[in-house]
Amino acid sequence: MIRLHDLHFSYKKKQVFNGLYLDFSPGHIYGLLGKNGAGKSTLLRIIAGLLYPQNGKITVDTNIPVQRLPSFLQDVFLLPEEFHLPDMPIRKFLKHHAPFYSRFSHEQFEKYCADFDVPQGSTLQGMSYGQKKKVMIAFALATNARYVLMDEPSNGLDIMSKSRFRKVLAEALDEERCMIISTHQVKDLENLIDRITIIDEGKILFDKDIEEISKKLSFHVSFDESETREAFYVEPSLRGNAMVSRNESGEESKLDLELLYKAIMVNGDMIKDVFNPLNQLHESGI
Ligand SMILES: Nc1ncnc2c1ncn2[C@@H]1O[C@H](COP(=O)(O)OP(=O)(O)OP(=O)(O)O)[C@@H](O)[C@H]1O
Repeated sequence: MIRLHDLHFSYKKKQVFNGLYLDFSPGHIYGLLGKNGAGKSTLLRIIAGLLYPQNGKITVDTNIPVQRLPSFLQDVFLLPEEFHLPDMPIRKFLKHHAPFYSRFSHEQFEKYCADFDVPQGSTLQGMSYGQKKKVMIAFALATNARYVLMDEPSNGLDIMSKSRFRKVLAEALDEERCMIISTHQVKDLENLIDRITIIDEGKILFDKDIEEISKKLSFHVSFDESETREAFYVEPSLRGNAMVSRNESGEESKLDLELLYKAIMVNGDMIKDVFNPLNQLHESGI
């Protein structure tokens, strides 16, 4: 488990986290969301041990990231948004980098590359940004690192590759692994993540399981004025008003991540109330 306890972090003049508490558990794919500059990349770099928090505690299982022990490094893989790959054939790249990961699987790497239509004999030099990204996603998963952190992984992927990306990640998840994906492309995470974590102004704004969200909130389109008035967030569309509201009927609707994100940014406190256990007891008359 990744555990952040009262984390404080500032760049020279810029404070990013001021007492952040957050856990990431194995067996889940987390969607890490937040506005530009909220600190998503910074958080991933802190977890990977590349940035040092000024205060607070962070543990990844029994490891402390800043120590960057070999046992830690082979279990945490960070795929940054921007990366540089050396000009060499994939085969040579694997020869140099795979040995750092004791559970690296060449079979899995080949399979993921095939899923992404990346020819095995290719050289990195002649590849487009999107093709390089696919090689890095394949590499990240083939390391079998327990914690895979990805910063905007779907940027640069074409439409077909984005759906393969979701498929490949879902297949690669098991109860031992934890994946954290930071992105603005929330549509790319649909049907993939099972928990959504939103950071804002150095704190956790929202952190809930998709299953719980689907039970408590309703996502639907309607022209009904009274429904619109009750909704937490409304967006006009040709088919009616797309809205997020309290799930009164108990029937689960298809979660719209983009709408949910906007609703939380606009009306976060009211939405948080829906998840407050005290309110639920009150509503059920207890
Ligand atoms: N090397 C740095 N030196 C100083 N300030 C930095 C540095 N890197 C980031 N920051 C600042 O820290 C804050 C958090 O940046 P970060 O890149 O973590 O945000 P982000 O949520 O990933 O943003 P985006 O969605 O735009 O990628 C921002 O205000 C940014 O300006």
